[in-house]
Amino acid sequence: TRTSRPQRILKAVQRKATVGDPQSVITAIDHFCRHREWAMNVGDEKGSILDSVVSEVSPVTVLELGTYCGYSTVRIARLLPPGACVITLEFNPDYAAIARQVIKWSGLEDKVQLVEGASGDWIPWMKEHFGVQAFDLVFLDHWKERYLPDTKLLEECGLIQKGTVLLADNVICPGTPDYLEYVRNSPRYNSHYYRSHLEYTKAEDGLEKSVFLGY
Ligand SMILES: O=C(NCCCCCn1ccc2cnccc21)c1cc(-c2ccc(F)cc2)cc(O)c1O
Ligand SMILES: [Mg+2]
Repeated sequence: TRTSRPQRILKAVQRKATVGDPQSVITAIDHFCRHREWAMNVGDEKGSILDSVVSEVSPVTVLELGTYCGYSTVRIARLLPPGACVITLEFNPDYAAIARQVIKWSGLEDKVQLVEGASGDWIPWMKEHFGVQAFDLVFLDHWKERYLPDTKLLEECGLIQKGTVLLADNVICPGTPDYLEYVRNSPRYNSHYYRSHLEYTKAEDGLEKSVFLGY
């Protein structure tokens, strides 16, 4: 049977990128998705905003919800100092299998822990399983209707503390209206919208950065 789109993305990385060179992996995926087949990576334009937020926060522990092929995982991990790591959660086992290989090709596997499963099931176990106290940065890029319930769950589990930064992809397209309303109206968050475009297109999309102010 035909290969999957993630398999074709991995092939493009293996053909065009240099092992151990994260930037070449990012460039290879962006080139493939811009000139061959669109795919739902955060992309180069929003990816630059992601880079600036990661650099500004310089997080020790990052949670990424939604790995897909590992494109944003590589973008984040390449900017982390020694000892810092990103825990990335992927629901789809086929996507996870591809992402592991993309992350390995980039040479960043020591900074990444990829887990498979649903956010609602995993979040209550994160403290116990990973020995994490609280996340410095959370990148939301999974099912759009899970952004709000999972943010509330992260709060309830004490995984969000004063200063934790939430960065949400796709707040315009496909859109996360209930999440936006919550973080923009809650007295416990300071929110900012970074206007951009849906990856590899001219359609509007953007990232919402929300800093938790504490209880
Ligand atoms: O749907 C998107 N992403 C989510 C994919 C599924 C995540 C599943 N998943 C992963 C971890 C996890 C944990 N728990 C539960 C579920 C979990 C997405 C879509 C578009 C898009 C598509 C078509 C279009 F016309 C315009 C835009 C663009 C994006 O950038 C996106 O990110
Ligand atoms: Mg996205």
